[in-house]
Amino acid sequence: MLEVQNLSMRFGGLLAVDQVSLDVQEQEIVSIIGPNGAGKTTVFNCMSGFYKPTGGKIVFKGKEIQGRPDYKISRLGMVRTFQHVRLFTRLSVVENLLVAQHRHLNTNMLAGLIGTRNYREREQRALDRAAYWLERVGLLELANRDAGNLAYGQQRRLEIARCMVTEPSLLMLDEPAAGLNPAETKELNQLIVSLKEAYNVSVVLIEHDMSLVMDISDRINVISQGCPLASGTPEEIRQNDDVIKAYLGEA
Ligand SMILES: Nc1ncnc2c1ncn2[C@@H]1O[C@H](COP(=O)(O)OP(=O)(O)OP(=O)(O)O)[C@@H](O)[C@H]1O
Repeated sequence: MLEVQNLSMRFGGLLAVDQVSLDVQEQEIVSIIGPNGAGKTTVFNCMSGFYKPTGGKIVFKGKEIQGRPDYKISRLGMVRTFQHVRLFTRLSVVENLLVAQHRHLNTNMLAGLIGTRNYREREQRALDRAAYWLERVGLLELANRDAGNLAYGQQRRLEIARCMVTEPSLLMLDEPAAGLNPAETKELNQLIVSLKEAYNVSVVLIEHDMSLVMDISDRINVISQGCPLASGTPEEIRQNDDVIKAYLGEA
C-alpha cells in the first residue's frame, strides 16, 4: 500500500536522507530504526507531507503523494503521531478527538451553524467514534479532563486514539514508547498489534526501544547517517553485522 522509492532530503549542505527506500504492505508493522540523527523523523516528515522531499517518490495506494500537504495525505488514510506529544492541552480529552475528526472531514461550517440533520448525524457518529476509541485505549473515564492534565503515558495513548478516530489505513508512530514505563510499554505493544489484527491498519514505527521493535515488527529498515543500512525480518536484523557495528559505534 505504501512504497517509498529513493527518498532524499537535503537541508542546505546536509543530506539528511539519502536514497532511502521502503515499502509497507496491508496489515504489516514495519519499523524504521537507526542511531540518533540517522534521518528517521525526516523520512516521516517527508512521508506525511511536512517536508517536500528533494528527491524520490512516495506512492500511497497507487497515488504519488510526495510534496502534497499533510492534510491531503491524512485524508487519503495515512496519519501520524509526533515524537513530542502534540495535543490541544486546554481542550478536554474527548474534544481532542472531535477536533481531529472535524479537521479530517473538512466539516462545513455553515451546515454546523444551521444544524442540518446531516450535520447532526455526523456529529453523533464522531462522538460515538470518540467514545469507542477512548474506551479502547482506557481513557473513557477521563473524557472530560483537560488533555494537558493527563499523565504522559495517557497522553501518548490519546494521540493514538486521535489518529484512529479518523479511520486510517496506515498509522505512523514516531517513538511511541519514549518516556513510558515497562508496564505502559507492554500495553502499547498489545495496542499496536491489535490495531493491525483487529482493525486492518498497517503501522510504520520509529522506535528506540529494541525489545518492542523486535517483538512486534514484521520487517525492519535500518538507516544510518541518512543512508539505508539493512532491511529484513527482526531475526535477520538482529544478526546483521553492519547493524551491530552501527549500534556499537553509537554506544
Ligand atoms: N528542518 C531541519 N533543518 C535542518 N536540519 C534538519 C532538519 N530536520 C532534521 N535535520 C537534520 O537532519 C538529520 C536527521 O535528523 P532526524 O531528526 O531525521 O533524525 P532521527 O533519526 O529521527 O534522530 P532521533 O533518533 O534522534 O530522533 C540531523 O542531522 C538533523 O539535525
